Amino acid sequence: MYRRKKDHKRGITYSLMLVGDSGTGKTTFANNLLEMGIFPHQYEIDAPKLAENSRVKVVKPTMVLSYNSKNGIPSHMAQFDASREHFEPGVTITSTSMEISTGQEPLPSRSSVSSDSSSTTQNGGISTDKIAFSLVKTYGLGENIDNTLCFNEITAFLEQQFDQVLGEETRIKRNPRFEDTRVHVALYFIPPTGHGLREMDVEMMKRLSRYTNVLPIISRADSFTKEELAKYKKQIMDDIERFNVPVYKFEVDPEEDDMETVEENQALAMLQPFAVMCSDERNENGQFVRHYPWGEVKVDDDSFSDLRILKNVLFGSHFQEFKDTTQNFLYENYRAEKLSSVSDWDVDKVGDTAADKRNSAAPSLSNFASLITTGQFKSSNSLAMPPRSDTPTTPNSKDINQGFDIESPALRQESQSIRLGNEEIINNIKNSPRSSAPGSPDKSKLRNISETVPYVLKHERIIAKQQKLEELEAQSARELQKRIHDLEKRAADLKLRERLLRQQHLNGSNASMRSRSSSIAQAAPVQSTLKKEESVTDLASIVSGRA
Ligand SMILES: Nc1nc2c(ncn2[C@@H]2O[C@H](COP(=O)(O)OP(=O)(O)OP(=O)(O)O)[C@@H](O)[C@H]2O)c(=O)[nH]1
Repeated sequence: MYRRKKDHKRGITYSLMLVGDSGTGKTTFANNLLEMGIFPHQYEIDAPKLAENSRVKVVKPTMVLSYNSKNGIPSHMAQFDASREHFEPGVTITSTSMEISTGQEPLPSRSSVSSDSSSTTQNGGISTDKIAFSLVKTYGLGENIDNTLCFNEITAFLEQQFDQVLGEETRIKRNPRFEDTRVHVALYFIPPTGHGLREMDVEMMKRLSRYTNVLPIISRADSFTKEELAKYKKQIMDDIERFNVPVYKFEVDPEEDDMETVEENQALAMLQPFAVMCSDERNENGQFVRHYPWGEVKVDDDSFSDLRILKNVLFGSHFQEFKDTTQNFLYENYRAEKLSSVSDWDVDKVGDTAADKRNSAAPSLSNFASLITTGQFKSSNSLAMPPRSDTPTTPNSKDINQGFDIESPALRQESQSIRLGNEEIINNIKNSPRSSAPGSPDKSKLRNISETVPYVLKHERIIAKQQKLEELEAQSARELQKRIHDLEKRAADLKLRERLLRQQHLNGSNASMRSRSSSIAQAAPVQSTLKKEESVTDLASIVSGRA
């Protein structure tokens, strides 16, 4: 009850990420989505702000969560500076936390059973929902010559959010204030080139898809005619198929889904990728519009833009679906992979000495490995524990059947192997000769797991950070070296020029001396022909001039 109350107080957590090239309209989209001026435009920081939205309350203002740049300044904060123009801007990831009250329009959740549904209350017949919404935005993607830096930074950020949940899940004592910051949906903004996907788009979407539901979005849809847009959409979907980009697809299961859902998903699948048109301008009715020399277009008009439909998908029809896919599919996959990689790495390293270290109570990588080996794990899935449960227990087939759809024989087999694996490890732990008192060894081993996994994750994170720092350091050292080399070259050039000038000057003065002496020598007989009176007059004039 206490937890449900807390959940309600905090609201349903939901996180959306906007990824795409600079200038593809992410800021304008965010402002239209929330119907307020949530972000200023990068090059128009001083532009007048849009009106506030009474339903949206900013809880935490925009913060830089992560960045990687060669000039040491997050691209989000860097003003245009011509002297630094040659530096690659890298990438910046920011997050803005807000609370959205959906008021009289309760979120239609497709999933009937949801732990988050506690956030919906009946308030005098009116249902109110509170969404703890995080809007994550990337800056600088596509502005670099080499965008690998950006890909790595963005995926590392997403991975870190998964790691935090994994670390928290394996703890015996949970942090009641823990915030789940996993990104549920990433909107990838494709520039309106009309030429299908670029290599960068394919690569970025593929990487994002490992951690979140990716929806490709065609930005600035007003750049196309109706036919051009239809063609471009088809091109993009063809490319997605051809390059196997695992974006979110509105698939239907005729046996499971009701008619309404099937029709809805089919219509949405036909519409994909959504093409949006956005604007910061409003008309006298408060609607967002784009003004053209030939007229005005409402951005919510379905005949020109999929913005309204996309809003409904994000905050309505597929809201719970995105959260469920993130938790049950993407995160579960990641968890199994991560835990098995931790065990593999350690088993290889520890080898035969693992047995000696099993008795140690101190949390360490070896403890974790020994626990794995005690259970003689074959499948990495055997480690899967029921999510969000304080005391892990052996799941019986009934529990598993409740959590998964095991209609397909492959899934049934998989769940069977998970169950057997779990039972095996628990039995091994129970029957272990080291068990002095019944019950206690399980606890200590579970504690070992719970303490070791966060430790391993933290350890890996530190190593990754260290690597990143070393890379940055090496990069700046290389740049410094290059600048020193350039400066030395310039100094040498200047010295050479100076020497040349001096030489020239010296040659010039020698030549003039020579010419002067020769001219003096030539002039001497002439002078000697001067009359005595004239020279006297000259001398007299000089003397009078001085006086
Ligand atoms: N024609 C047209 N222009 C748009 C649309 N949406 C945004 N723009 C314009 O495109 C420009 C860039 O939009 P932003 O929203 O700042 O783009 P961004 O992706 O946030 O850019 P960064 O902040 O640099 O990452 C602005 O001048 C917008 O007015 C659209 O749907 N159609």
